[in-house]
Amino acid sequence: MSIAVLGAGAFGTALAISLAHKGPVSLWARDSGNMAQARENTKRLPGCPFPAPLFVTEAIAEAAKADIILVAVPMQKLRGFLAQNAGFLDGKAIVACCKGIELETGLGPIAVIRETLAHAVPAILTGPSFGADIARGLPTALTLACADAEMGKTLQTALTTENLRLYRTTDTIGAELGGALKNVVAIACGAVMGAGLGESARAALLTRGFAEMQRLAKHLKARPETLAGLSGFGDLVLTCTSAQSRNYRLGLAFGENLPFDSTTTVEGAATARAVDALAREHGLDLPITAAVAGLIENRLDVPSAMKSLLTRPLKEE
Ligand SMILES: NC(=O)C1=CN([C@@H]2O[C@H](COP(=O)(O)OP(=O)(O)OC[C@H]3O[C@@H](n4cnc5c(N)ncnc54)[C@H](OP(=O)(O)O)[C@@H]3O)[C@@H](O)[C@H]2O)C=CC1
Ligand SMILES: O=C(CO)COP(=O)(O)O
Repeated sequence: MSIAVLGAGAFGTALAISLAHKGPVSLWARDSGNMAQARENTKRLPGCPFPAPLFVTEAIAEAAKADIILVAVPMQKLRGFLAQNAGFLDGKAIVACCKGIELETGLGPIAVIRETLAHAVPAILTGPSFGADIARGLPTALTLACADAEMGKTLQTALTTENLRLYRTTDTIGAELGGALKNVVAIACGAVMGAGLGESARAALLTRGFAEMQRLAKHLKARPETLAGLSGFGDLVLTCTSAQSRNYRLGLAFGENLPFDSTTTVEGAATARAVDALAREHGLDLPITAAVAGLIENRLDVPSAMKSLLTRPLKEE
């Protein structure tokens, strides 16, 4: 089956590189710069050469002829991108590669695909993996979630590569919640580390953050085992412990009181605000998410956010 990746950021480029080691792949960019000549994405993923079967294009009509379409644009851009290109994309298998919750609607990627492309088969690819690791051929394992079980199997086979091992599930809600929420917890973990509060505090936040993820997921009818898998716990551990993560680095900057480049893709920032609103709407207690939303909206600084967490009433674990 032919494959195209739409969106040539770090993740889209890395996926295209890995997939191109087993067959032809189109990589669409709205501005491909010198990628086709340099055979490298010098802006987003420097030092990772393109295999010969990777074809760079700015013609979305061409790329969208593929059977399987991976969409790797940031979450808050997904709806606009799909709506603008619905004529090319509707009816296809659309695999969202983004992690987040839409700020305006509180929806995840699967619902956004359903709302914009009525006849598409939506899926999501998510889990612990830095683009640079995938592109360098290092071993990674991700979750492929698709409510259509047969299509899920087809996608799992088509998108597994030598260094990208895919597990599949039909629980799309669990998969997208895990990927979205781990970024919020990673901001919190970065903040405590940046503020010098120590690794014990980070372990506590990671664990209580996981409890929040499970609480929201249960409320939204996700399966617990999905949250415990690669797309939830797996990605939480990676993102909360590595300075390769942009979400974690934003947290570090909060903790150190340093500026952060606002053009960097940090999905947890909008997602914290979206999930905080969702929690209030559903009457759920998600204190770490609320604290991160407070940091993002400049209502709290790290010491006051920590105080808000540590002075909560004592309760059973
Ligand atoms: N980087 C990583 O290691 C991983 C990232 N992800 C997820 O992948 C998603 C994308 O992240 P990532 O690739 O890292 O982000 P980057 O910041 O590296 O790149 C974002 C890409 O999206 C493109 N883009 C932005 N807005 C639009 C739009 N409206 N229409 C078309 N293209 C657009 C940008 O184009 P332009 O260059 O022209 O601005 C750029 O190529 C995120 O949800 C992230 O959480 C998941 C796993 C790993
Ligand atoms: O999702 C990722 C790792 O699985 C990438 O994390 P960041 O978006 O925080 O860089």
